[in-house]
Amino acid sequence: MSWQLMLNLHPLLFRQFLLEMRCYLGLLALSALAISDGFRLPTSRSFAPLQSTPKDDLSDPSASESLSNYRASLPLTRSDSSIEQKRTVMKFGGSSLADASRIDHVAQLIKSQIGLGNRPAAVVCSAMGKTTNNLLNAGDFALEGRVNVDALRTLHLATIDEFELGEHLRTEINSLLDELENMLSGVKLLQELSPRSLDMLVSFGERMSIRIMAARLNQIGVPAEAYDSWNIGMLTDSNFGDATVLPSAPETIRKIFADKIDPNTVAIVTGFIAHDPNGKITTLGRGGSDLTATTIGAACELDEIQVWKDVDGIMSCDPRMVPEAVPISSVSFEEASELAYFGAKVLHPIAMMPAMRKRIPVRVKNSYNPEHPGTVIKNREEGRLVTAITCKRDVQLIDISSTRMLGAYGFLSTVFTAFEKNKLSVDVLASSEVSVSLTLDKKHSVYSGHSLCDDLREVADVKVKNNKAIITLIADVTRSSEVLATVFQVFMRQGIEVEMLSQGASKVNISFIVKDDEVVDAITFLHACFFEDNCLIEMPCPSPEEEYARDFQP
Ligand SMILES: Nc1ncnc2c1ncn2[C@@H]1O[C@H](COP(=O)(O)OP(=O)(O)O)[C@@H](O)[C@H]1O
Ligand SMILES: N[C@@H](CC(=O)OP(=O)(O)O)C(=O)O
Repeated sequence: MSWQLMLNLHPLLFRQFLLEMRCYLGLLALSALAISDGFRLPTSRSFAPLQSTPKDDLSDPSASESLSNYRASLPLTRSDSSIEQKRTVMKFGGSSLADASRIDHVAQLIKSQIGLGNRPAAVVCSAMGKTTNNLLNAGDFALEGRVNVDALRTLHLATIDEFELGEHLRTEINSLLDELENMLSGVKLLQELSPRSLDMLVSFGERMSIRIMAARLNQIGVPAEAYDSWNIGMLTDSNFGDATVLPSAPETIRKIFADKIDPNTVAIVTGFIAHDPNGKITTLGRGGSDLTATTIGAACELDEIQVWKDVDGIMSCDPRMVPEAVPISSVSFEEASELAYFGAKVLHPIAMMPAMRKRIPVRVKNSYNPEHPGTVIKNREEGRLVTAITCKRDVQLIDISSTRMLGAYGFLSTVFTAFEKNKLSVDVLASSEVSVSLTLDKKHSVYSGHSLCDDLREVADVKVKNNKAIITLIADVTRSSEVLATVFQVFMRQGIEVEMLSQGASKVNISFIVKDDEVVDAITFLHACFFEDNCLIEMPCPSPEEEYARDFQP
């Protein structure tokens, strides 16, 4: 067994390194930007609500309130009502907006939540269902010479028709789809799809979903207005595919919500997409709608940021991998970020940052089961040995050993420089004086066209091992001996070999590298020990705090 333990080794260097590496996603290596110049980009950044179904369209017989009655009935301050009023931002992801019936379900949910005192200043929507993936596929097909947006047209127009949302909206969505089709024809012709063009391509999903959601809300009596996020101040840098929100954006957002948005209407805002300072469309990285929501929630200092999913909150493990996974009642901001970095698809990795800075709780709730309290993400609470288990599959393990006997400082700095040059993101890292082992995920694999191996050849032997997986325990690492004892006993019993081990600088994660084909077994056995009282080996007795934490789980 060859594994190396990194406990607080070079913490500053390691942290800095991770931060810098994580900043880069790099959707494509192509840098040509010419293509999107040929297309119409919405450049106006003036404040402009996009669409609000006219009052004439309040045709739904099920609507229980007229618009004006609704407005009059809204309690504007806490003292107006005996119901406690909570000002929130709600985010609904693709999994909650898959089709017409899901859009309707979410609209009705928003309406009933308002009745319960949970009043969204903004609702952030992702694209419907798998629309973002379908748009990316449409881009690939266009490069192969095929332009087809039929499935996307059917999904969006069928939703409009299902609720008879009106000709005005139909025309608006049709013209977005026509614009999309023209763009794809351009891709086909020019055989070019740069990161900037990709951002414009995927933006159509969110731009359509918000208009449909706003129309349905208006139709059932909830006044709503649709906004492309740049119209409420979401500005980023020009790092297409993985843009960073500009430091000035929160203040702009705050002012727009304070001065220009009627507090009695719900702003329906596109998640995931933004504008750069030149008015070009950018994206915040996959799953970036969570970040849109936390940015708005923090900017407006709302009471709670709610991320609505199709599961009862953050679970102890991916429920698709371990059906026995249970929801966790609360996690810290740090734990939630680490979970996201290490593969839990449930939240965007940096979405926690704005909320953490302003100490605004983020709640993950289930749109299919709104009564369930979900998971609240807030400041750290002590008491649990392991909070959750997650994994990243299909990663490469790279062993880099010095051939020149450079001093540790010189060797590590050469290695880190090579990573910086190639803009490579590292997930897990362990080092000794003359060797470094680390993992790269698939999109940064050594076969993806960068020159890492060549750059290091002079000073090191580089061995690449494929088909590995990272298992990460979000745990109380002040009790790492207890965690490690259980993990190694389980793995020994099952014959699972740990190829590398690393304890993160954030003090909440312990990661193990194992063979990819052993990962499901490994996680299932660990979950049985830490969450199900069904361990293969004898576990130490839980502390009173652990028993409390376990009993407290819904
Ligand atoms: N630890 C976890 N906790 C909760 N859900 C998880 C976890 N790991 C993976 N998932 C999966 O993430 C899915 C929700 O994420 P996603 O589909 O991206 O939602 P959305 O489209 O609403 O943003 C869940 O359906 C669940 O299967
Ligand atoms: N639609 C974008 C943004 C997003 O956040 O989506 P979701 O909320 O469905 O994960 C994506 O698929 O990446």
